[in-house]
Amino acid sequence: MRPFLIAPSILSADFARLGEDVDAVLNAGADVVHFDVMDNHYVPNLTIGPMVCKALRDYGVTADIDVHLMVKPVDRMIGDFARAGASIITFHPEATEHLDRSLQLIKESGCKAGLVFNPGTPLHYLDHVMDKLDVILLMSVNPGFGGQSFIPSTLDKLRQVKKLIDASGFDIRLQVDGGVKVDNIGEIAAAGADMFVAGSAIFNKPDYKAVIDEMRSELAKLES
Ligand SMILES: O=C(CO)[C@H](O)[C@H](O)COP(=O)(O)O
Repeated sequence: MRPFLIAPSILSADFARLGEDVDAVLNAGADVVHFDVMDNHYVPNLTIGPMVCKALRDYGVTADIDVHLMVKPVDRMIGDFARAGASIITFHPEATEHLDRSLQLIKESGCKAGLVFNPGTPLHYLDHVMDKLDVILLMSVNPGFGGQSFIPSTLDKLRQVKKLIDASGFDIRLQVDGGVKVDNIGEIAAAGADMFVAGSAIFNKPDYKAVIDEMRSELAKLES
């Protein structure tokens, strides 16, 4: 079993003091910074771009930055984010005209690549590209906003994708995003996820370490 990774979504961080808040959550034990990019076109919200990613690197953040592109079109953002210090870039397959080309662009930029599936997006987009994936992200809410409730049918979809990953033999992380909390992270992991994006569950609490520790103890129950 690969180590579980906790990736706080900075969508719920304090943007007025982002560098400090990202440092705080990493010092509290988070593994990866999840960076939500929304364009008010593919999703009905507008957030942050490559300049903010670069600002975090310049501030001194060395942890992996996992850029989740909720934008359409996709390709012209890839190089910008790679140069800004992204470690992983994921995008939604229906937001690009040329799925394989977008994945290749990410790989050529030196970043890890992933595909993101909304709750209603079919899994057939995985056909023919599994060998190019480092991450598959299943959205457990409809994208655009933090603080929504986990959609239970994601558990079945996670089990399906986990089987596909195992059958493929490729080293692909299975990430989940939306409504992940201390009280459901165990069943989400049992369904196959190994990388957990959580925004409001962490940043809306005063003690980030306490929440991350509680998440890790729920996950440890599966490891024992
Ligand atoms: O991509 C996202 C929304 O599109 C967010 O990462 C996600 O919703 C996390 O927020 P929360 O943990 O509060 O549900």
